Amino acid sequence: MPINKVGVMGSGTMGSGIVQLILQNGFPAIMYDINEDILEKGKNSIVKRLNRLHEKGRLTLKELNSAKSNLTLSTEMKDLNVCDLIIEAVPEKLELKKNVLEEASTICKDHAILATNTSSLSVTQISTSVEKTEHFIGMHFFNPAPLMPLVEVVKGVKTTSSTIELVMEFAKQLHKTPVLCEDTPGFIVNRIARPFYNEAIRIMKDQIAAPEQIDRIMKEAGNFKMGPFELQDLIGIDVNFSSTKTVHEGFFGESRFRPHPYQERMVQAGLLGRKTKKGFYDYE
Ligand SMILES: NC(=O)c1ccc[n+]([C@@H]2O[C@H](COP(=O)([O-])OP(=O)(O)OC[C@H]3O[C@@H](n4cnc5c(N)ncnc54)[C@H](O)[C@@H]3O)[C@@H](O)[C@H]2O)c1
Repeated sequence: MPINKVGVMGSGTMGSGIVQLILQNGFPAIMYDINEDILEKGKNSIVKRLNRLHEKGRLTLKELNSAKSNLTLSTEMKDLNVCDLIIEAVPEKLELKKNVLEEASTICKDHAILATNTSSLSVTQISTSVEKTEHFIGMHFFNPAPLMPLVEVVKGVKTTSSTIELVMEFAKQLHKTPVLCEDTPGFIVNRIARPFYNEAIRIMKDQIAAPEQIDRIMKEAGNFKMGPFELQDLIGIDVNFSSTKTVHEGFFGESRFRPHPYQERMVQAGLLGRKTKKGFYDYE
């Protein structure tokens, strides 16, 4: 059965971005979170961004109004029982994800697909909490979800081909480029990104070059949009360190994914990047 109505659990950075994407492509969405204030905040950011798209001429007034009226907010999980697809975008904590998905799997339609937006946890491990593991999949959107074209569609060990086909097709209807991945640590992008960040820190600590130099070389000579230090400051040193640890553990401690101890020191010192105004760079 094709996907029409979508539920999104979590209305933070990713949840609200994914909901916006669904709405602006003409599908109805139910956004679920733990309380109304949080949901209202998520809704306001969505409406603001949709209005901006209309001002820029990228959504007609009719499309704008229809997108707004297609949004339903809920703090009751049972309201997601009308959805064909439920995407989980709660914080990156295994037990939390398993708990919300376990509950969702008890209320959802028989044919419903459950998806996780996890960045680095095992899709197969998360899926053990749901009743129908064959209908479970990873849909890894990138931030900001409405703008970034890539979606990694992650096949758990028991995910069926019909589930994969439906999700790949739906991602295309959202005008994304879905890429099918095996359920390996970091999938594709986050795995490639580990040595990008790790080696940059090692080069800095080996006193070969300073962050400013490395970022400049990668941008000017390598044509990267941002250098590894600017990017880590943007992502958050703590968030990036946690992803590195998860990928390193996922590969049973393979040394090529080992974090640098300095990352941990930065976290301990509260040097978390842009959000604390200090990371590899200072921000005012
Ligand atoms: N932020 C990114 O750049 C990014 C990119 C790709 C994937 N991800 C992944 O997306 C997921 C969400 O990340 P985020 O950055 O949007 O987090 P966030 O902290 O911005 O949002 C999480 C939301 O989940 C809600 N929540 C917490 N417990 C809940 C529960 N029991 N039921 C329902 N909602 C609950 C919170 O209230 C919050 O609104 C994580 O798994 C993260 O790894 C994040």
